[in-house]
Amino acid sequence: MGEKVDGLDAFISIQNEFPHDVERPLANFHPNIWGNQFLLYSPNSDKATWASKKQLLDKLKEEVRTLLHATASNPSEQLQLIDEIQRLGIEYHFEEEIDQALQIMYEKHLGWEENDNIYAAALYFRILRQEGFKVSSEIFKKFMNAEGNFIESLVHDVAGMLALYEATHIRYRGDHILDHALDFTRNYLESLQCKLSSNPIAELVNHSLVQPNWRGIQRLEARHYISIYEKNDSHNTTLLMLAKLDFNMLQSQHKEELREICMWWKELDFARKLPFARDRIVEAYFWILGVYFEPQYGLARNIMSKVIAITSVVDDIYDAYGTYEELVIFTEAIERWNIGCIKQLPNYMKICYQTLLDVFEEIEEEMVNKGKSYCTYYAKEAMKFLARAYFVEAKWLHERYISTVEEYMQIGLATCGYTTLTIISFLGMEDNVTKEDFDWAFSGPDILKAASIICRLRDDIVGHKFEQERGHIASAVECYMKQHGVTEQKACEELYGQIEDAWKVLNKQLLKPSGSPSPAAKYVPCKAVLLRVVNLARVIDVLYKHKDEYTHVGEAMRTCVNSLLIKPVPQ
Ligand SMILES: CC(C)=CCC/C(C)=C/COP(=O)(O)OP(=O)(O)O
Repeated sequence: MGEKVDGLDAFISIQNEFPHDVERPLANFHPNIWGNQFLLYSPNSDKATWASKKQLLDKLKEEVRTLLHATASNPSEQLQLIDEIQRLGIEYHFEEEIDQALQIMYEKHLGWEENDNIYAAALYFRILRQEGFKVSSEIFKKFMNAEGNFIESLVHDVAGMLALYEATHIRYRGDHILDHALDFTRNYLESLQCKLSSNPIAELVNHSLVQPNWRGIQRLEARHYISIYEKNDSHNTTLLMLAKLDFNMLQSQHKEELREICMWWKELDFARKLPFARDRIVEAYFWILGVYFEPQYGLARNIMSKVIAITSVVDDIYDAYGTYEELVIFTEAIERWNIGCIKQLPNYMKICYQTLLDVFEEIEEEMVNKGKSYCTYYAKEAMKFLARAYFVEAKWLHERYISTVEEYMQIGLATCGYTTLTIISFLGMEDNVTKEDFDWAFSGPDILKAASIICRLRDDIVGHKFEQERGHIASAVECYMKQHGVTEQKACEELYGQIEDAWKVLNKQLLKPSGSPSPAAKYVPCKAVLLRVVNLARVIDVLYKHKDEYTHVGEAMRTCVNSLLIKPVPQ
């Protein structure tokens, strides 16, 4: 009860401190839809049950490892197995074995040439290219006729068409064969949709047309594939058992982590103290699960969820509550990063500022314990970088300034938050992240620019109408319409084209460097670092597909959270 009054008092005093007639761009975000359910989670297996599950898991892993070795003499069979392992979400247990197998296939061109079929070629291309091997789209030329069109008879192989469609999503700029293949396969698969009976391939086609695997959140993709795979009569029982057991064990870990984060959030009591802000802790954790799901990233998820949650409030202060004059001092306080600055802030900003500093202090303690105290400097700089950009937007709104698309994108790529989140995502990682990785992220590398373009443009396309209703700067959509004198539909089409282009750039950046590096060569981070950027882009592809599911939580987000954080996979 006492707490409640404190919260209300805080809010009432804000009202007193600032006159009611101050115009604030309130957004009326809906409240948290989850209630206390995640706080109430209690693990349903004791230590002994957990240990026996772990024992079974290890045994199944060994069996799959044996299978991987046993298929080495038949590369197309091995590739098929690798595909299943990846799609079932258990690849992270066999990284070394898979890397080795793919290296051999790549060097010896094994795995598709011996089979003159589109399925084998597409599978080879997709799996090797997504791992960064240099595979040319020219390999598909043998499936094209003299006019440069794909041979019509390919359509008789639905699995092959689907494999080719999936492969096209890893295209680079200039991969015209794949641009063509995408149109060819998509048109055909769309025309098939209503004709296919409800068998596993039909479900795969329907799912893939909405959510191509490469752009999906990997946990969601695994969960979906497990349900399809078990309906396939020729499934491998060991693989299926391992996938289900592993998924559910990981899910228990995620639920425990989420419970802890929800407790932290509840204690902050922002829903009452800062009611103008989005109350989205479950959605924040879900976002982060898209960035890393593996067991070793528990600390990273904890740090990132807290940072996203507080960033979301900071964003709402800039976008949906703060007056321009208040934002001037708030930005200054973040720039100085000193608790002494709190005195100048209005009460509602004090609450947010104090928490921001507390979260980073906690992060600092963790980093000191791990002997990586230098990381905190980068994390704070990343937050300052974001606040500065938020402030530029606030200034533009204050001055009623409508920027050009180019000016807007310069700021918009910072305010989408992906540079900041990428940098902070390195903090709790167990991998060998170094100072070079932080400097690399701050230098604006192409892959991060591409992920930020995807984030900013998708956010603007699905969210600009809502934002314009309540007073917001012109988004990319409005800027483009004004600058080019086109309709909203035309502007969105153009921006969707830019998103596709950004995916091509992002894909290319995953190419492994070849040969020995020259002294002038650009720094290339390890796969674990690059994957964080790819995964951030994937989260946007899923959560901002038709609307902004973070801000306006709807059926899509409910289904996602249900699949990953509520319902276990039926055994
Ligand atoms: C990626 C990050 C930082 C996530 C934290 C939550 C957040 C700010 C989401 C975007 O909100 P929005 O759609 O209101 O963003 P904007 O104000 O930039 O349009």
